[in-house]
Formats: sequence, structure tokens, C-alpha cells
Amino acid sequence: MDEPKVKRVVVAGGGTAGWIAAYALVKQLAPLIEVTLVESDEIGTVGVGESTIPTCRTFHQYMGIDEREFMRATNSTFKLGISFENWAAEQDRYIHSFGTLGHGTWLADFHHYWLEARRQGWAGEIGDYCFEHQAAAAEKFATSKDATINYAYHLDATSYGQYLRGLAEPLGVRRVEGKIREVRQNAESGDIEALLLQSGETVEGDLFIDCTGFRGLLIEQTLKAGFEDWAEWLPTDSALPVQTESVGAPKPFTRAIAHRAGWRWQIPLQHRVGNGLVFASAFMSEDEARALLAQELEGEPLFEPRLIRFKAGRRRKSWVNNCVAIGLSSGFIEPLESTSIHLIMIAVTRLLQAFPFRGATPAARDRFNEQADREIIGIRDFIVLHYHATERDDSDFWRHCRNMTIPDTLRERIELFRAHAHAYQDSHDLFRVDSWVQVMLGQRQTPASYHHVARLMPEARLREALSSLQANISRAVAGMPTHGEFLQRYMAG
Ligand SMILES: Cc1cc2nc3c(=O)[nH]c(=O)nc-3n(C[C@H](O)[C@H](O)[C@H](O)COP(=O)(O)OP(=O)(O)OC[C@H]3O[C@@H](n4cnc5c(N)ncnc54)[C@H](O)[C@@H]3O)c2cc1C
Repeated sequence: MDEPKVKRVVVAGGGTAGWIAAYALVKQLAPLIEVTLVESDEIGTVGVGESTIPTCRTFHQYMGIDEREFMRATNSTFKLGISFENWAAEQDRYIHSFGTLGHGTWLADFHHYWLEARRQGWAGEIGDYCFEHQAAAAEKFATSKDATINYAYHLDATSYGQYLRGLAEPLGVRRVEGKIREVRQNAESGDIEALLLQSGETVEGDLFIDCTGFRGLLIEQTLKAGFEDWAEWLPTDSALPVQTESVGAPKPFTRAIAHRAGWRWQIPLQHRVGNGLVFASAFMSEDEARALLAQELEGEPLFEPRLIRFKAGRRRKSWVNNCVAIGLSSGFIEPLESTSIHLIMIAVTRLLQAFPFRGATPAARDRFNEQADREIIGIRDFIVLHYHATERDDSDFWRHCRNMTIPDTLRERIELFRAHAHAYQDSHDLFRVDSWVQVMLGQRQTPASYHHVARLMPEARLREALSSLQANISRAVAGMPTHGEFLQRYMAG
């Protein structure tokens, strides 16, 4: 085989996206490629992004990351899902867990049988039939060789970048500190040839990964990929993150607590809690948001919250010429279901699988962009569901969300669920049927009917199946340590 044409890879940006990309590229493809990362200490990183989903574990396994070492370095805790509070109605709560709901059949998923049991009047809540859900509700956690538990992490974003840097540099990633002043393109092809830094240094490359965050220095400012704005469906556009001291034992779930113009998060780490208020500036001023956050914080703040403005939407193309945008430069939905780090990891995985050793072809770029589009659209719909399917009527913000026109793709899903309890996961969808069901039910979407096969099951058999499942899960959860106890033991091990 002839020598690869694409050998010098330049990663622009050293936030979570930049260091994930740099580490993965060098770990998997060196010495076929050389990786240089350019980051600016003066600009810094967005500094948030601390809640993940279980795909993070798979990615870490591919990358040979040791769980204990990573958790120690990033003060991580375990996460079993998200507790949604005040979403469907004030004082309401449900958990979207990472678990599987009961056991369905090939004809009908579990929730159809559960709906029949509810009709008969004796079934518990849907979460009673899910191990991760019950464990989260009881604030328990344990991993063991005998039983699987589906989990993710809460991590310290700054330490995570530093940890990955510590893995990447010994493998050969060259880090250049400095501000990119100009991007040099080939006059004919438009391909990027080099980054010119303020120091006068020039960093040349064959393939450029734009991880410069919201500014999209290469993909947008240089290559004009275009941005599709989703503000009509996702009205929040501002966040006030702040860290506080821990109060109490860390919970094995993220809290997403809705307020009158958005929501706030609580992410427990080993050494502190990450908090933040997300709000829609059209419905709440910065001063009001600061006052609300200060009033609701549970621990002592470790610094003054700083305002982050963002735009929900996606880059029209993530891969243009010889530049691939990964991370916030490729789009941002909003952090409600903790999907951004997943999108970084999946984009890096796709890039590794389709690495353009002989130069980027239009077919490779189209395939990459098509996959990225489909996935982010599926996530967008899932997030919009939380805002739109609500009974809240207590503020202009919630009335706007209830009444807004939603994407057709989501409207069809909601109609299907309401009419037939039908939920599905398309091949490009990140979220499984169990996730759609938990959120649909949590947002009080009551199906008018369900698969009649559930009615064919004799009541005694259905009762026996559900009761023993619930009892087995409860027994297992009762025997588990609390999340705090397990964490302490695991970190000491
Ligand atoms: C409020 C909020 C909450 C979030 N919560 C979550 C969450 O819970 N879970 C989750 O998965 N995601 C979350 N995210 C998203 C997550 O923060 C990002 O996906 C992640 O941090 C990756 O960011 P990034 O690396 O793309 O950009 P950044 O962190 O902004 O990094 C950009 C990098 O580019 C460099 N750079 C920029 N311009 C130049 C230049 N001219 N010269 C040199 N270097 C330059 C910067 O110095 C920096 O190193 C959240 C985002 C927000 C806004």
C-alpha cells in the first residue's frame, strides 16, 4: 500500500473535545499519524460539561482507560440517571434511569404489559420494574461480576481535560500553547493548510479538527459551514454555572429541577457539587436568574457564577474540506440529557473508523455529515419532548413551550405514544425505547390504548411475572451499599 497522504493531524482547541480527539487519534492511529494540539490559555475552555451517559464507559474501554484511575483523577461519582423535578407539573418528580424496564416480548415491549396491569389496578410505578431506577431512588450503587448495572459518571470537566492530556502527551501528542490569529487556506481547493499563531508560529497540517468551541474558528469563521438555529424549539440560551461545597452524600443521579423559565442542574462529585441555572433570556433577565440561583443553591458557592450564552442548533456540515468539527463547534442542543460529551465521543469514533488516510473524499464527508445530522436531530427531539409535553401553565415560558410548534418527527412520536403506547428506537437514535417510555410517562403522556397482546396474558401470570420482578429487584437493591459507601470503598481499592 502507498504511503498515507494524511499524516499530520492538527487539533485546534484543548477543551474536553480537543483532548478526547487528540488522545483517541494518537492512541489508535499513531504512528500512522502525528497529532498536534493548539490551545490558548488566555481564552480557556467552557469549563462545564460534567454529566455523562453510559456510552462514555464504552468509549473509555475502547481507549484503554482504567476506571479507577480516571475516577480518582476527575473526582467522579457514579450516575444511574437523571431526576426530573417540576417538569410535567410543579412538585412532580420522575427518574429517567439508564436501566431496562422489565421484560417485554418480541411482539410488545414491557410497558404494554405494565399498562394492562395498571388497568387491572394493581401494578406499581413503571420504575419499580427497573433495577437502575430502584437503585437510584434508594441512592444505592454497586458494580459486581454477577449482575450488570448500566451507569455513567459525573466528572470534573477541567480535571478530565487534564487527565486526557496526561495520557495523550506521553503517546506523542505535541501541545502548542498560543492563540490562533489566522487560518491559512489553499487558494484553489479551500483546504486548510496551516494555523498561524499570534506568537508567529505556524502549525501546518493535512487534516484539521476544529474543537474551538462555540466560535467554530475553522468550520464556521473560515469554511462557512452554516448553522441551523433551533431556538424556536429550544428556547433556553443562557446558563449560570457555579460550584458549591458538598452537602450530604453524593447522589447517584443528576438532578434537573425545572423553574419558571428553564431549569437548574445539580451534579454531585466526590469533592464538590456542580450547579447551574439554565434559562431563556426572553423570559428571565440575568439579574432574576442570579437571584433565583442564589436562593436555591444548597451549599456554599465556591465562586461567583459566570454567564454563558449559547445557541441551540447544529452546524449544517460538520466535515467540510479537510476540517472536521467536533464538540461545541459542531453544534449544541443544551445540557438537559447530558448528551454533548457523547456526541464528541461518537464523532471521534466515526472519524477513527473512516479516517481519510488518502485524503477526504466527498463520499466520506457526506456519510459522516449524514450520520451526525440524524443523531443530533434524534437527540433534539428527545430534549424538546421534556419542554413541550408538560401540564405547567404557571409562567409565560411554560405556556410558550406547551403551545410551540414542534418538529414533525417529534409530533409523530408523541401521537403514536398517546394513541397506541408505541415507542421506538430508529437505527440512528441514541435513546432507547426505555428512555422514550420513561420520559413520555414522566411527562404525563397517557396512552389511550396499548398492544392487545398484553390482554391475552392471564391475570395470574401477569401478576406473578411483575410481582416477582419487582420483589427480586427490591431484594437486590436492599442488599446494596449506598452510593457514598460504595464510592469510598471503590476509590480506596
Ligand atoms: C451550560 C452548559 C452545561 C453543559 N453540561 C454538559 C453536561 O452535563 N454533559 C455534557 O455532556 N455536556 C455538557 N455541556 C457541553 C460540554 O461542556 C461541551 O461539550 C464540552 O465541554 C466540550 O467543549 P469544547 O471542547 O467543544 O469547547 P471549549 O471547552 O470551549 O474549548 C474550546 C477550546 O478552543 C480553544 N480556542 C478557541 N479559540 C482559540 C483560538 N483563537 N486560538 C487557540 N485556541 C482557541 C480554547 O482555548 C479551548 O481550549 C454543557 C455545556 C454548557 C454550555
